[in-house]
Amino acid sequence: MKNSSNALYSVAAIRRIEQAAIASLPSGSLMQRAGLAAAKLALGLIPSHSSGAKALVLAGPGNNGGDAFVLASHLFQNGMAVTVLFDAYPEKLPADARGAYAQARQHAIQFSPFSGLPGILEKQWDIVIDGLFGIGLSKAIATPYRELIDAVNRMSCPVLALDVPSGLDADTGTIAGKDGIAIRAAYTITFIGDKPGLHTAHGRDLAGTVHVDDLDIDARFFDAPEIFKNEPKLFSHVLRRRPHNSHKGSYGNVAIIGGAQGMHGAAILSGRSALHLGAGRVFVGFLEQAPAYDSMQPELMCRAAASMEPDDATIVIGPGLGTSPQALEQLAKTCSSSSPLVMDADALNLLATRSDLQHVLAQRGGHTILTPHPLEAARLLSTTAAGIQADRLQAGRELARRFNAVIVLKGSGTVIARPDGKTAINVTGNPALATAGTGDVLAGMCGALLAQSCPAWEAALAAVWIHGLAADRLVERGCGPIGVAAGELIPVAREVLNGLINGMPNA
Ligand SMILES: NC(=O)C1=CN([C@@H]2O[C@H](COP(=O)(O)OP(=O)(O)OC[C@H]3O[C@@H](n4cnc5c(N)ncnc54)[C@H](OP(=O)(O)O)[C@@H]3O)[C@@H](O)[C@H]2O)[C@@H](O)CC1
Ligand SMILES: Nc1ncnc2c1ncn2[C@@H]1O[C@H](COP(=O)(O)OP(=O)(O)O)[C@@H](O)[C@H]1O
Ligand SMILES: [K+]
Repeated sequence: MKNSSNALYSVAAIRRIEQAAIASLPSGSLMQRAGLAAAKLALGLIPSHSSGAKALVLAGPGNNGGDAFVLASHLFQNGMAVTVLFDAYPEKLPADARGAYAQARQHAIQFSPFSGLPGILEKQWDIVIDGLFGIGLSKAIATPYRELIDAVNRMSCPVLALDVPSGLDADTGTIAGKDGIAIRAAYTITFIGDKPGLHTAHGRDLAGTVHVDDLDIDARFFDAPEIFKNEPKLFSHVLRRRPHNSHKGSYGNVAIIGGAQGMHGAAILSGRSALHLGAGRVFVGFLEQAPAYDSMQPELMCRAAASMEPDDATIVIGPGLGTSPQALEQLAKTCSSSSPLVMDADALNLLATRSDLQHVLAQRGGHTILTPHPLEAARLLSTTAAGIQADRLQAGRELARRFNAVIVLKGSGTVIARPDGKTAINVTGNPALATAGTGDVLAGMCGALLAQSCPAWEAALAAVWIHGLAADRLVERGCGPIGVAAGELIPVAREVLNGLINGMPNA
């Protein structure tokens, strides 16, 4: 890849790159390259292709269909038995796709309209190629494509999607239109550049393993990207090996503020997480009935929240905070402090009800990270969780601008956004994290990294990446995805962070 390998491009950006590149190339070149790259990948996915493996190729009415025709010719030439399901008028295909169709027609490839589907479904296929719709998808997929996709999603053989699983919005990761449907692929080969919708919302479930092929387009045609896949190269420059000549004061204080009656555990989880991610000292301030100490983690200093002076600590406010008047008082005190700040859970719910505090927050100095899940984000933006999920990137960016803070919009494909529009999508993590308390652990991790002098953007990127990888490691070890308890993430996250730092070249 000539372009930055973790860059993500909107459909509009891909169209600009495509148009600029097409103007400098013989017609049809990009489609030929796309079809060839996809065919090579498909052949590699089927070890038995030389002995007459069977491919079912779905071709749509646009250029995504064109890619499919090119691929079908290559698969045929490599000895595969190829059937193309195509149910549009060839003469209405765009020019390049029409050329690719004519090329495929010259081979002994079987073409079938959708009426042939029942017989086709009875056969065993080694691979299905989805070339129905790519970035030209303009509305919800309806009959007859809907029934075709529904049938393919029930098949057991692997599906390779060309560019984007048909029906998936490449910008947002949503299924296009009301009552739409989308292909569930095991693999996606995406062209020119990677796309955000493949990695967030429904994207991770529908795209499978994503391969990117830049179609050999010259680097000068690529815009400077604004959206990135979260990877250590975005944050590792702020991680430091510990010098011998250091002490606990070198690694900062974290003050967790939360733990209302019945919700002490949330604050404790955040505190333990901050401790194990390297904070020098961790205080846990409880709104009500502070315990004398945490018997499983006596290193935590438990206090009444009202007695804490947050000015010399990084503050994590929200885990188990509740929405009482005392909670609001703590929130107001925190918003007007200049300490590095992480705001989570009920702190965000309270913030949503108070425009005066929102204003103070947006004006405050220091580093601020807000970690809403979609419902908390919806309250902050006066919309619904579904409204947030309809465009997670846009919601993250809007929150970042409005609150002048780094936003961690949680969920599958967590979106990390900052006020200048730079945005990242996280691809570590898995549904093992869908359990109570994992957000508290993440907030504590953000706090620990801020306390160790990471700027807010890098602290958020690192915390989200490490948190997700800890969940992935637990799954690899057979401890999940079912039944992971949030606290189990903490020692594994510590291992991931130490692994990153120990793997860094000596400065
Ligand atoms: N241009 C190039 O050089 C390159 C392009 N490349 C490839 O082309 C893809 C983009 O091609 P594209 O722009 O033709 O759009 P595509 O995704 O095929 O769909 C458009 C067609 O579908 C139709 N349609 C849409 N939604 C529908 C629905 N819900 N239900 C039913 N119909 C629907 C739509 O109809 P319309 O909306 O116009 O009525 C139109 O006929 C891109 O993803 C990549 O794979 C690569 O080869 C690289 C070089
Ligand atoms: N299916 C999933 N895939 C990846 N990450 C997930 C998934 N479900 C939840 N998470 C992550 O788990 C955490 C849950 O946070 P949150 O909803 O605040 O939980 P809690 O308030 O119980 O601590 C977030 O970091 C979120 O991104
Ligand atoms: K497709």
